[in-house]
Amino acid sequence: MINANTVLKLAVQKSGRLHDDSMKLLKECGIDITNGVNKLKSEASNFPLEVFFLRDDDIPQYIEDAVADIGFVGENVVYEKNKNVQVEHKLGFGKCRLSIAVDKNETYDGVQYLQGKRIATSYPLILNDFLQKNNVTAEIHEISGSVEIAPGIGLAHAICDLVSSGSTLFMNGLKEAETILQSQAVLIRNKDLDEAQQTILDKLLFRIQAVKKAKNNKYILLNAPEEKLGEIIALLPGMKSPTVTPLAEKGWHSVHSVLSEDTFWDIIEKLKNAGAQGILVIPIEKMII
Ligand SMILES: Nc1ncnc2c1ncn2[C@@H]1O[C@H](COP(=O)(O)OP(=O)(O)OP(=O)(O)O)[C@@H](O)[C@H]1O
Ligand SMILES: O=P(O)(O)OC[C@H]1O[C@H](OP(=O)(O)OP(=O)(O)O)[C@H](O)[C@@H]1O
Ligand SMILES: [Mg+2]
Repeated sequence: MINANTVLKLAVQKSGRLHDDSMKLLKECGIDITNGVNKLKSEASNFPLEVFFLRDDDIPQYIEDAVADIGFVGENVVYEKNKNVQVEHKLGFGKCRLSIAVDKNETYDGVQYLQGKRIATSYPLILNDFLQKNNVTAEIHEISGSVEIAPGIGLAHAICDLVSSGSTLFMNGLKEAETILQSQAVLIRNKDLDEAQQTILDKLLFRIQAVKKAKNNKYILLNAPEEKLGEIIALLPGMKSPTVTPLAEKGWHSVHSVLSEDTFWDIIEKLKNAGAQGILVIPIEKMII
């Protein structure tokens, strides 16, 4: 039972890389938030959730202090801020990596290259950890943004920053040398939620999981000739087993099943080779197991 007065407070990025995907996820979970321009706080109309719009760097501290109960933020920020919060769930968006990069003309032959060098970064804590683990002593120069220009203006020999497509590195004449963290957006939580807050969080996590699962799966329908039915069914995983119904045309069946994104093309190819026809692929909106 949710205490009628309890509202869970969620912190999301106000604007930037994670904002749109965070709001989209809430929408896919059936939660309506009116996010007015420049509004710093908003309440869901159909779920006990209040949303705070904040700078992403501040989110872990807000959660530790219980100003907000949960937050959507990048793992890179969680580990760098090192606050007393718990990572509850990976959200599957905001995927990037934290990497060390050097001038593209340098010969990088391993971490020892960094010995005695100056490295510019907005991630001094994670970088320091990495250097210590690798017995490298280097000077960490902390800057808050535009890190990629540091080597070009003579501020540092190397940088440690977020990379996704690699185009920012490329445009600045740099190359990736080491990846030190793989990151994506995660749901973090305060460690001491009360029972009513925990109940709301469980409801939200249930919905997030259903949305994520649906994204990773596709519903397929196909026609199978009678003599190939066994072979085709054997190729399909499905949530239980495939649904098989006879078609109006004798000797043919319609087969319905669910395929996961990872094995999708492989299985489709095998189904086609096994004699499946008229294969339709349909996105799934929610998947509850
Ligand atoms: N190129 C990228 N591709 C995918 N995800 C990224 C990329 N760059 C950053 N991210 C993720 O998105 C988060 C937010 O990035 P953004 O650049 O919007 O941060 P910011 O400029 O620090 O924003 P804020 O104004 O909230 O402090 C990062 O902490 C990281 O987890
Ligand atoms: O490998 P890429 O796809 O080029 O992405 C990497 C860039 O993306 C992020 O910055 P963002 O574009 O979010 O701007 P910001 O530095 O102003 O936060 C990050 O800080 C890198 O600079
Ligand atoms: Mg920030």
